[in-house]
Amino acid sequence: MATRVRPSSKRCAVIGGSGFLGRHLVEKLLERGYSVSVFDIRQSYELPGVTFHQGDLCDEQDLLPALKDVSLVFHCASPAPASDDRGLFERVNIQGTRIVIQSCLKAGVQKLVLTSSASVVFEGTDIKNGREDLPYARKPIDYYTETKIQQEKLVLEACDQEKGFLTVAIRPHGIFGPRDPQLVPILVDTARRGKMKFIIGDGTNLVDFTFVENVVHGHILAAERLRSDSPICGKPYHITNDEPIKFWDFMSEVLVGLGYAAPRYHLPYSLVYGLALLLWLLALILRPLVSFKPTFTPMRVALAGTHHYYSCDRAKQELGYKPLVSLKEGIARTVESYPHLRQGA
Ligand SMILES: NC(=O)C1=CN([C@@H]2O[C@H](COP(=O)(O)OP(=O)(O)OC[C@H]3O[C@@H](n4cnc5c(N)ncnc54)[C@H](OP(=O)(O)O)[C@@H]3O)[C@@H](O)[C@H]2O)C=CC1
Ligand SMILES: CC(C)=CCC[C@@H](C)[C@H]1CC[C@H]2C3=C(CC[C@]12C)[C@@]1(C)CCC(=O)C[C@@H]1CC3
Repeated sequence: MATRVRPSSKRCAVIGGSGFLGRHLVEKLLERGYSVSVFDIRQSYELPGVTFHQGDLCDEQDLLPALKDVSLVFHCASPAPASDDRGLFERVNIQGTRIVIQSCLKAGVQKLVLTSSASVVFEGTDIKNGREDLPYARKPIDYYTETKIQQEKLVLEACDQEKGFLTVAIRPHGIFGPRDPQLVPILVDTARRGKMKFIIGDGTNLVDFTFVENVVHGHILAAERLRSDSPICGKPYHITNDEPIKFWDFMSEVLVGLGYAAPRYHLPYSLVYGLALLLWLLALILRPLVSFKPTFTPMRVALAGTHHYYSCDRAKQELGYKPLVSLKEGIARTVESYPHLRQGA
């Protein structure tokens, strides 16, 4: 009778490994002696020690070969939040995650670590030092977040210590760092279009921004602590820099670091939110005739004008988490990594 070879605990797969967070995770895993199988809809780099599998995670036949002989899977693939394709979020984040779980079970994977998001509890109003026991948002800020909630529930409910399939979810917030395709590029684009002159509200709202290497550290700690007798099974963990900062101070530090002026004129939050809502409605009504994407969406205004920072005490106590890179150093390294986005470049 053929005996099934137990997969090496140092062999893992990263679904979404070509993306911003995924690639940083892959690089750290290699440094720690793992061999990595990357599964993604696109291949964006090549590295020794990495086997690439290109495909759609919604297709089990595409996915299964990437999970062969793998004991640990990180799932950090998602369509970009800026997409307004509801069908795509539904298909990839909900149906696709079901396929990921099924495929892990078929392939004999023992551990699944999901990249969720702290925004699964955010409804556009203040959250100060939010803990993991806050209820899921009943009115999530956008459809992307709605599907991230369903995705997290699916993964955590699949945890079965008796069967030996262990799951955990990491909830990062405001990831930034070198190669981020969203935060810094959106910010610079807004500044170049002369729209970064205004501070929404009084500018004192505190927000978590998390350096990408700290997010990676949280994922690896969770993976390595995930055992059948551990209290972390089936639970979500906030991972932040543990240094909430005024949203507008963070934006200003990045802008000034890249040679742009910091925003300085204040606008009332409710006025900007109301205008954003109006614009959004207008864009919806006019969609069959003209298509335009407003910079100031209600979701972005809520993110820019409210408090939303989270406690990572649970991760500190149960995962042994401590941020490795301070916000100051993270911002400096990020600014340095974007010479092409400097003013005048
Ligand atoms: N960035 C942030 O601030 C935060 C991110 N997160 C979560 O972290 C995770 C990683 O985010 P981030 O690195 O920023 O995102 P990226 O878009 O950079 O990476 C996601 C990767 O997944 C790929 N992908 C998308 N759909 C599929 C599919 N059907 N099959 C296979 N691969 C697919 C993407 O390809 P393509 O680019 O071609 O679509 C991309 O390479 C996501 O789950 C996100 O929800 C949570 C909180 C904050
Ligand atoms: C903390 C967190 C969840 C960050 C996520 C990243 C993005 C949602 C932000 C990155 C750049 C931000 C930004 C704005 C909103 C939120 C972001 C897109 C504005 C559009 C808000 C209104 C402005 O005055 C301009 C801002 C540009 C940058």
